Amino acid sequence: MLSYSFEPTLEFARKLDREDKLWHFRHEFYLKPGSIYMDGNSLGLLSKRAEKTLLESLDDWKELGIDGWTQGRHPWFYLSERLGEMMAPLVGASPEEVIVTGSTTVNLHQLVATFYKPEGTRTKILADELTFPSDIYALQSQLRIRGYDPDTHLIRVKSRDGRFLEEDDIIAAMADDIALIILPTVLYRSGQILDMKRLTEEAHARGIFIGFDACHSIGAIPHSFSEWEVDFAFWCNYKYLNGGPGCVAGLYVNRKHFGKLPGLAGWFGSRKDKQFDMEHTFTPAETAGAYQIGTPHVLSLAPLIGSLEIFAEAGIENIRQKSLQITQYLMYLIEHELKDFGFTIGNPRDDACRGGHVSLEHDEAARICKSLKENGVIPDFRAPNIIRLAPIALYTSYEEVWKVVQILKKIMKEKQYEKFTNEREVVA
Ligand SMILES: Cc1ncc(COP(=O)(O)O)c(C=O)c1O
Ligand SMILES: Nc1c(O)cccc1C(=O)C[C@H](N)C(=O)O
Repeated sequence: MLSYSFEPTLEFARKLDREDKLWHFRHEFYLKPGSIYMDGNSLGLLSKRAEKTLLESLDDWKELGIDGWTQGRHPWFYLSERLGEMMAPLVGASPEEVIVTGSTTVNLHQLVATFYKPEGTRTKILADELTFPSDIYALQSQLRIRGYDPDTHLIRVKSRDGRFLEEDDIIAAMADDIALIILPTVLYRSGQILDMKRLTEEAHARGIFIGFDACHSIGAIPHSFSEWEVDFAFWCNYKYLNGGPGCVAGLYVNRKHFGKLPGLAGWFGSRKDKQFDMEHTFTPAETAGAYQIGTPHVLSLAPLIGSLEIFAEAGIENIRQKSLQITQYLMYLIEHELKDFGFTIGNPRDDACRGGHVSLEHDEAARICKSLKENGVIPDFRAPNIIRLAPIALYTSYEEVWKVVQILKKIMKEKQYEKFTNEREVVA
């Protein structure tokens, strides 16, 4: 447990920047002058290294055509595996357990198609009522495909307060009729971290497979998926991992499941040496690579090469440490400067239970976000009342956090938000 001691002055913010071990990484990113980016938990910023590896892949296409698959600087045929290897330390897995493929939602479909094996009275899927909607849509459709009614077969653990989930409630819902559990690692609104180790142990004690949506934890917090024996996980690479909009996603399958036939098979799931035999008998890879489907979007993989180099150099433990400190600093300033303006901090306060963003609640949240944007601060809004603010360890400075709170204070004091409607934008 870290202990923090802050002061509210600009000078103190600058002191924290001088002490920041990750400071030099900030210069690797394209930061817009006059703007403070607090939305890296939704879409991370472009780094120069990510741009470089993307341009190299484009150039390989220009120069090599089809031979880019094997002779490019980052041979495309092995790129999903190579990136899986680079990403494995971020999820606490061995290189063969991770593959970079598909999209978050497609990977969830693949993993449910693979791991959901309804048998006898064990036919239901357990999720929660706070999870990201795409996951719920995917689970509902998977149930329908198997002939089950999602209204009766998708069980959603309730939240007691609309913000958090209680692990005890989730465990209590692990009944004999549950065949599969899908939960978030970090909740997308409140930033709560679920105790993945405990939930995995409890699921396994009842003979249930468990998988996690790690979209809001990958690149922000360390994981130990292999050690905890999590059965599978999936995530996007465009948030904290800065892979770019719609970047190819990730999945992890514990090695004890290697050999399990993919529910959704395709030729990129083949053993590499067999793939071009073009046989109609599928020979799956003996790794997580088996859960690929078709040709990867190479130009959406390429930025990750540069981006993951940065993560390897910075170290996920250092990233987590700064993330905890800078979000704690943000909460401190909010409490110090904004106490008269009706804000509530809606994320857990304990370091062990909170992810990489601060969830600030206010009745006027939608229009406060619009006002922040007008003042050069980029947050995001999640209905009905959340302003998500994510200072990112690799590129946000303490001085920027200080400025954000000063800007917020001015907006509230002058009621600048009143000129906007309190409704979300098309993309909030
Ligand atoms: C927790 C979570 N799950 C799933 C998704 C959906 O991901 P995608 O649109 O990449 O399939 C997102 C983000 O959009 C998310 O935050
Ligand atoms: N995937 C997104 C998109 O295609 C457009 C805008 C935002 C997103 C997001 O990732 C939102 C994000 N998953 C969230 O936590 O709300």
